[in-house]
Amino acid sequence: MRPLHNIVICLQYKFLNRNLLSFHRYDRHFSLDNCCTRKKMEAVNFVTFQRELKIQGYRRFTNISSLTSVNASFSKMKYTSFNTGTELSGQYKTSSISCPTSYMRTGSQGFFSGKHILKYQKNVKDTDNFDECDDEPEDFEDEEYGDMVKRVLHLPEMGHQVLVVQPYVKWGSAKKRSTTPELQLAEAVALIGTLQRWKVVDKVKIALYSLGKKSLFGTGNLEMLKKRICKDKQITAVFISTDILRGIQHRELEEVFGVPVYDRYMVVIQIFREHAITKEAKLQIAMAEIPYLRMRIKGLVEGAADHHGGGVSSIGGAGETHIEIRRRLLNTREMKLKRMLEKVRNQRTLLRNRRQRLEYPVIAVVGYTNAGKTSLIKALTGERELEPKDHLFATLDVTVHAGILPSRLKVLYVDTVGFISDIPSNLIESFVATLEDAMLADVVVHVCDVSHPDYRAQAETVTSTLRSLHLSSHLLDNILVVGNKTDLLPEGTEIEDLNCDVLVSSVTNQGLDDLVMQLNKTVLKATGRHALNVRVLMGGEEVRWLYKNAAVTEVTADSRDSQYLVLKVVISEAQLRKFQHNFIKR
Ligand SMILES: Nc1nc2c(ncn2[C@@H]2O[C@H](COP(=O)(O)OP(=O)(O)OP(=O)(O)O)[C@@H](O)[C@H]2O)c(=O)[nH]1
Ligand SMILES: [Mg+2]
Repeated sequence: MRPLHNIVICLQYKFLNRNLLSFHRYDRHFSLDNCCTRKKMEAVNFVTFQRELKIQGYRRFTNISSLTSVNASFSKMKYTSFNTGTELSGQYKTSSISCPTSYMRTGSQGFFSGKHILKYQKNVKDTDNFDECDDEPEDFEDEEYGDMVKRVLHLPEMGHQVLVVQPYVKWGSAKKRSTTPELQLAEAVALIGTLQRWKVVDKVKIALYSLGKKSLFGTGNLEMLKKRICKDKQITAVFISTDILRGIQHRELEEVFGVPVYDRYMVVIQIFREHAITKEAKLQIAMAEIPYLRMRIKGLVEGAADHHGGGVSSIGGAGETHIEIRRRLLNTREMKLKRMLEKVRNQRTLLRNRRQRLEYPVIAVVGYTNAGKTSLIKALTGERELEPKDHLFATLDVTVHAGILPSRLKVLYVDTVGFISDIPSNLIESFVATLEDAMLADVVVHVCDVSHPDYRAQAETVTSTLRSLHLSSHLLDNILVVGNKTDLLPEGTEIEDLNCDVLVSSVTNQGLDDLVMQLNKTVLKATGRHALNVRVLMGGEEVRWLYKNAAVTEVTADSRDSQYLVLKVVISEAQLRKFQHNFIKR
């Protein structure tokens, strides 16, 4: 028998109504005959175990569904299937058997002798059970889940060589009038280019009557695409640049093409996964992925049912177990992520409250991806650490940067995740929380890349996304549209036609002075602040009061009477009234 090294068998089962995991290590070889005698069983929670494995130098660690899945939910299952999984093929021997649960429970080498039960109960008390394991809140990466994602979505480590297909509706009400198929195709190619190790090897746009057909394309186009894929052996996947493919469409296309098929939802999630840095963004993405996986897993079940000419039950024991395990994995993960997100958000609310107490006006900078939001904030604040990139979705984390307006008022600029057209609203919604800061802003700066041939359609996407975020009407009144990248505009461009409040270049700084003046005005208006000159007696109580309760931005001696000072102040409406009450009406 071929020796098997560093293999970990993981069992997931229900005991006393709790989900538990147990792990078995096989350091030398593994055979089904001795799997019970050789076992070294521990009921530990997943995170603890992973940590332990890492400490012990286990590198090739595969778990549950990819190596062995045992579902021994006593109440429901009549038998348990061992499935040592195809992932081990080549390097390891693979096999699969089913054995009755009773064997596991009562056999002489059985899993659950009285001693073991005591041990489990103790463990359940000592460490949290799987559902609630939270002893390492930083870590929500779950190898087992990751394996499942890779398998359901066919994501190989080495990336993909992609055929990009841009479908577009040529006639009727569904036709997009604000952009062209060529520009849409260019964006689709750029999206794939953003993914590490994914490469576009071929691209095509296809006119359709509607996007609702069962196999999306007609027979002619399907045949053409199939031939193209067969001919070009490089192609390992197809990206259909539409927001989301229905289950049936996805299935039909994968079947015809014989390679994995992706839609924009999936590709955008992949990009987000690769680029997210903060925990919140990572959690957000992990959450956004779950409904998508559910849909695809459901598609697999329906597909299998179609093939077997019957319902789900006809798939057979092992298949059914797999799907159930996947569903449970998703549910468990979803609950865990929700809890973690809530924690992170509570922290953020605290921060936000603190910021509000400090009363800094907040300017949210939003816009289409790659429009230059980060560059503009960098130009306005001089912050060196900000890193603009020529990438779609370079920024995936909402960050806050302090700046000063001409009235010397300190403001906070919020850098946000870029918007993009044709992604399903639930994907956007999962980022709404990230945009909460934007929604609570005093002023919104909408950055457009006016040098982009598709900038009007991009601006429309941003405006409609903002609308869907239910911004307050107050905030909607305080949106400043900034046309960026004017240095790239072709000569002779009609500036008036660009429909922007201010035109700037974040690279040459052209127009920035104008922008900060306008921002100053808008911020003062939006926050009900006044910029005033106040004449006060030198060393008087008014001076002290103003320094304490308003922003004093400039002090000059009164040229007519040197006993007096002229203070330039920015003051809120409420404080102004207090000032008048305290000092003027007296
Ligand atoms: N020529 C020129 N390039 C610019 C200007 N502003 C930004 N860029 C470039 O455009 C690219 C995108 O800039 P970012 O600031 O990262 O854009 P963003 O809107 O933050 O993008 P995401 O975070 O990906 O949504 C970078 O390569 C910038 O150098 C500009 O005014 N002129
Ligand atoms: Mg950015």
